Amino acid sequence: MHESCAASLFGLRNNVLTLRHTSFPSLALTAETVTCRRGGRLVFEGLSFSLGNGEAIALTGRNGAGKSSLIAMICGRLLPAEGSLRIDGAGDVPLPELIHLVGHRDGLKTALSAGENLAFAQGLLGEAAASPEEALTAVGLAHVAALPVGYLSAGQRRRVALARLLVSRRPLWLLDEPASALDASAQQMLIGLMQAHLVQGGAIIAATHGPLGLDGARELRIGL
Ligand SMILES: Nc1ncnc2c1ncn2[C@@H]1O[C@H](COP(=O)(O)OP(=O)(O)OP(=O)(O)O)[C@@H](O)[C@H]1O
Repeated sequence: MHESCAASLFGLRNNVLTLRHTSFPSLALTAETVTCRRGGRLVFEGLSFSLGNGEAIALTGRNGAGKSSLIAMICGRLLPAEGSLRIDGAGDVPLPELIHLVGHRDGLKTALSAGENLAFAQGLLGEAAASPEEALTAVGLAHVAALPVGYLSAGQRRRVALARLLVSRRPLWLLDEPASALDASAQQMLIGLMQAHLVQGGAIIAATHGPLGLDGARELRIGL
């Protein structure tokens, strides 16, 4: 764990995730007149925004508007055709260590159990926060912790993917349609996790086709 991060922060009370203590270092993401082209085709242009600690953006736009592409740009997996994206305030912490990405694909190993997937993620990502057991309890999956993920339903797998946000501490959450396959109670759970992250001083960009349900989230609509 780098010095500016507080130590681990989660506890469970009545199976609800609670904060022990917190705070992320100051962080500012700035996009300036970003243009996205894919396969030679213009997807969006002139996009500017900023995001700081405790802030959330709901990224909206029609299918193909470029939401996932923007998330890939923030991750450094795709370069803007024009303009710039930068993160300030993170000192010498490399970009991948600032970001949690929950993409369209759950990225889980189907032969491993939910608990093993989370333990693997925690070992890989570092910055340990909640234990795999705590994280699975927080997303309502303690009862299937030992089952191979391949046996879980789509919504349960999505919950495991979201539980990965809790086992390792990263200030910027990039969530691509995080509520897909979630039932109503899991959507409320997701809102609670996002709110807790913002209270800690984290930041969130979530691509969504529906309401994010987060008080204070700004909408950023992209596309041509
Ligand atoms: N590897 C690629 N090569 C060429 N074009 C691509 C590639 N990946 C995506 N695109 C195109 O880029 C555009 C933006 O795609 P993107 O997935 O970012 O949209 P989106 O807003 O996330 O869409 P959705 O709401 O359907 O998830 C689409 O027209 C898509 O076909």
